[in-house]
Amino acid sequence: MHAVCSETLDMAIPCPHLLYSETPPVLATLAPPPEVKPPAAPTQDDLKRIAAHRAVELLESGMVVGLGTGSTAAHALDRIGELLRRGVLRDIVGIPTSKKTEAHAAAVGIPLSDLHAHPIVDLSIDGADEVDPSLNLVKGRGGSLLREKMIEGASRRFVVIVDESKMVPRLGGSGLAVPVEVIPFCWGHTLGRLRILFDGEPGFDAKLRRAASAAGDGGKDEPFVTDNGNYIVNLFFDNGIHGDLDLISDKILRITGVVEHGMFLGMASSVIIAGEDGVTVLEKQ
Ligand SMILES: O=C[C@H](O)[C@H](O)[C@H](O)COP(=O)(O)O
Repeated sequence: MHAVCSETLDMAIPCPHLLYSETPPVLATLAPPPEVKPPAAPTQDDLKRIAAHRAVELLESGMVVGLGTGSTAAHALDRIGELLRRGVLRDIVGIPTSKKTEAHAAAVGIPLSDLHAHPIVDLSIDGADEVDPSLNLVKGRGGSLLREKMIEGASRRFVVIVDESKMVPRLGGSGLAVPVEVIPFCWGHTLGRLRILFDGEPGFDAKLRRAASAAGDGGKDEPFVTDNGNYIVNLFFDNGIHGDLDLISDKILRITGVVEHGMFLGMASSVIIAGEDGVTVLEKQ
């Protein structure tokens, strides 16, 4: 029998199990340290959400806000809806830039109006397809450029929200489309006039934007139709648009049949860029 280990005895009796053991001590096998995983890199969608939430911080109760279109602006809509539900924001009136945004905003509980009732917008928040170092933008790859330009042009402040992939050294520099909204009537003629305008520009191309057949029958693609019932001609530049952008803008708009183009020149008040290293805010000079 083991002696009682006690410090109340006059003389401490050593615990025999510490002096002798029939079985050799077993060294506990230490578990390998848990693998320390580096934090997962944010996805492009995480970055869009970060930029959108930062922009929504600029909203104040009672404001009229232009609601952009696209996957980045969608995060702003969700956030505004959430803040309205929590009572953090009150009396917001949203002016949607597309039918899709109108439906999304209504679904998350943002009260809506239009430019007719609210000709001055306090703050617009929207994404962009490209941003150049002077904060000029390409927008409209989602087809909403006309309503976006009307509403963002009527805004006291226009805040652009992007992930860092949208930054380009010059507009058109991504090699992706610079959209131009045209009326459907004789659209091929208008497309031809746009081709003539950029004749000689290396790597230039112009194509009608098409959408999958509404019948879903794998048949011939139909022209993409905007919320305004128009078509889109996509312009492509191998090395971006060279020259005076204001002059080029004027020349495009002077073509009869063109309704609007997707270059937003000098319109952005600030651009919030979310990247892997954090958020950068560029303000218009
Ligand atoms: O017509 C679409 C709009 O101009 C969008 O703001 C733009 O295409 C950016 O969209 P996203 O945030 O989905 O990249």
